[in-house]
Amino acid sequence: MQAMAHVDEMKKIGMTEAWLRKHRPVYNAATKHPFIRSIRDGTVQIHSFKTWLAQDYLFVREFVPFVASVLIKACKQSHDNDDVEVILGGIASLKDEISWFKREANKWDIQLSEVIPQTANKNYCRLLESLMSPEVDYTVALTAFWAIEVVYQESFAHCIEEGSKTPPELKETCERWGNEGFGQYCKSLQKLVDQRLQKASDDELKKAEVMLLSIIEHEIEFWNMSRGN
Ligand SMILES: Cc1ncc(CN)c(N)n1
Repeated sequence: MQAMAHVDEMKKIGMTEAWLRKHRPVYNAATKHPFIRSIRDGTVQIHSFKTWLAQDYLFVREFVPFVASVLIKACKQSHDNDDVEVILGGIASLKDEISWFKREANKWDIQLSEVIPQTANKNYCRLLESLMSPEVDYTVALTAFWAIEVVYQESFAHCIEEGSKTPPELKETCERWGNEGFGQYCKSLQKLVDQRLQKASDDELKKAEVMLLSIIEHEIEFWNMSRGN
């Protein structure tokens, strides 16, 4: 009876939401990481913020080919046009994101050409690279893509919620990922993932859940790097 209730609940809320509930402690460790909390309560060290900014620029450059590889998988494996359009929208906004990083780096006197990727960043980019392989299933790659975006969305939305004391000079950064539009985009991605997961085999489901956890761990390591942990 209890198992039935569990299956019914999964159908109602979708697999991704069920996973987020199941893995809430580790998910919160990413979205409410001490680095994020320090932005939100206004105690962030500016050198930590600058480290994050510089490293994230390098990450986003590697993220572009990864998202392109998800798009290729969608074109080949999805019979649903929604998938291609949502992913294409993500790629289009990355162009603006890269220009924003360059402007922001300028503002903080960061020479982007001199930034060296740190270990956590290299490890994360290595994971992205491995996900680009045609051997990796579309459902697993799409789950990773959604997870990467939603951790940023929730983290930065937390910094602009009522009562936050985010320093004014960091508000624009938080709004970039914490805004309503980015939230809607993450919801669209989540819907695509749930649709794929509904038709997935047990093996694919397991791989996608493991991938979600792996992304969350890499995001935690990425924030740790910004704090110099
Ligand atoms: C590490 C990381 N994760 C996610 C995002 C959001 N695209 C990002 N820019 N950087």
